[in-house]
Amino acid sequence: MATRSRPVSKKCAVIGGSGFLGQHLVESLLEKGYSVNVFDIHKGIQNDRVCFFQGDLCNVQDLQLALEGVTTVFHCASPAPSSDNRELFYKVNFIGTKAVIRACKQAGVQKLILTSSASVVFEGSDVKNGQEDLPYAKKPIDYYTETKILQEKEVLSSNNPDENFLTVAIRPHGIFGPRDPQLVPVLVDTAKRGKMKFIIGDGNNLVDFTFVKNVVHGHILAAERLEKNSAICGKAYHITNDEPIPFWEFLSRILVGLGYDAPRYHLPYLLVYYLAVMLSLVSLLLKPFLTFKPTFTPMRVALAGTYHYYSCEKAKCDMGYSPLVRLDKAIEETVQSYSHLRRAGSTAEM
Ligand SMILES: NC(=O)C1=CN([C@@H]2O[C@H](COP(=O)(O)OP(=O)(O)OC[C@H]3O[C@@H](n4cnc5c(N)ncnc54)[C@H](OP(=O)(O)O)[C@@H]3O)[C@@H](O)[C@H]2O)C=CC1
Ligand SMILES: CC(C)CCC[C@@H](C)[C@H]1CC[C@H]2C3=C(CC[C@]12C)[C@@]1(C)CCC(=O)C[C@@H]1CC3
Repeated sequence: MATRSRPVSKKCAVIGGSGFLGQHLVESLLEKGYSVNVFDIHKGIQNDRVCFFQGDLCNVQDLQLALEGVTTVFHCASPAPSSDNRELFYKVNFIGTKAVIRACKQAGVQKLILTSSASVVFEGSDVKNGQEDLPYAKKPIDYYTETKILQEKEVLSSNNPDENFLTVAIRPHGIFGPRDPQLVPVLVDTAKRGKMKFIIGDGNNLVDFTFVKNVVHGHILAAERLEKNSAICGKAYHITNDEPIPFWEFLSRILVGLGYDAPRYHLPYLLVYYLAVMLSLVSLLLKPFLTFKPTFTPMRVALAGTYHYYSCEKAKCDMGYSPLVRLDKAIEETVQSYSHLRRAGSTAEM
């Protein structure tokens, strides 16, 4: 195996390593000299420097091979947040995470770093500079968030220094960057269908969008700082770009950068929200007969029309976190990476 010559303490596994964040994390770990096992349900990563293990994380046996000799596990697998499959979220995010913990303990893994989400405290109303001590959402906005809460609780409560098993949860928000399959592609698709004309609410609501390389940096710092008696054991940390930006300004900068028009006309938030709720009920009722996926789901409307930005002071203080890439540069790099989605006939503009 390609990994034999590297020191054992530098061997880690990335569960979900074929995904957007996972791939960036794997690349960064390799750059830092770690040897990396990737575990995922599909082989989306082409990198001959990693050992790839295909399997379902709900299955402890599938996981065992990938965790052999590994000291640090990053768990960043999840069904796509846009799915409406409640059973799948429950099975993968909750039951599957318990399987991951069991497999880690069986394999003698010492550190487990979970990718959680800042949305675990978001209920659809404003969160301004939210800190980690905010209570978990009592009414999470969707099944995805509901199961991210269950998952985070499970991982944090399994932290047990006496058994030499240390855990930490990273809560990013609105991850974006090259190769993201949802934010930019959904935006461009919506713009192409002529639906990106409206701003929901007054357009002043500040939101965190976090560049993927900063999210990766937060994960690796957490792994390196996770030691017996360190302050971060069993805790959750917001990792953001630390530059909240009006939601619609961020979207507009991406759209304009790719040659599309920025949304201009304002619609009242509550009107759009209740329309989205009705539309999702209609799509649910019609499910046996026809499938249609509304662009404006209640979850997206809530995310687009409220303030939700989070303080990352705790990560700065406990792990020395500071974003590596500022927002302007991150947007520029992202726009450049999506040249294939640029509007036909438009020239590059930032
Ligand atoms: N993107 C964002 O804005 C944010 C994401 N997060 C969290 O970050 C993490 C990574 O997200 P992101 O990279 O965007 O997501 P991706 O969907 O790109 O990556 C997740 C990966 O996990 C895989 N996976 C899903 N189910 C299983 C399973 N049962 N067993 C093994 N692998 C599985 C997926 O495969 P497949 O594609 O085939 O399903 C995919 O390759 C997730 O935990 C997410 O909740 C948190 C905050 C914000
Ligand atoms: C059609 C438009 C109203 C919105 C298009 C953009 C959206 C696709 C994205 C804007 C904010 C994003 C976001 C997430 C997914 C993609 C967006 C809704 C998450 C739900 C991904 C998973 C999380 O943990 C939280 C994210 C919050 C922001």
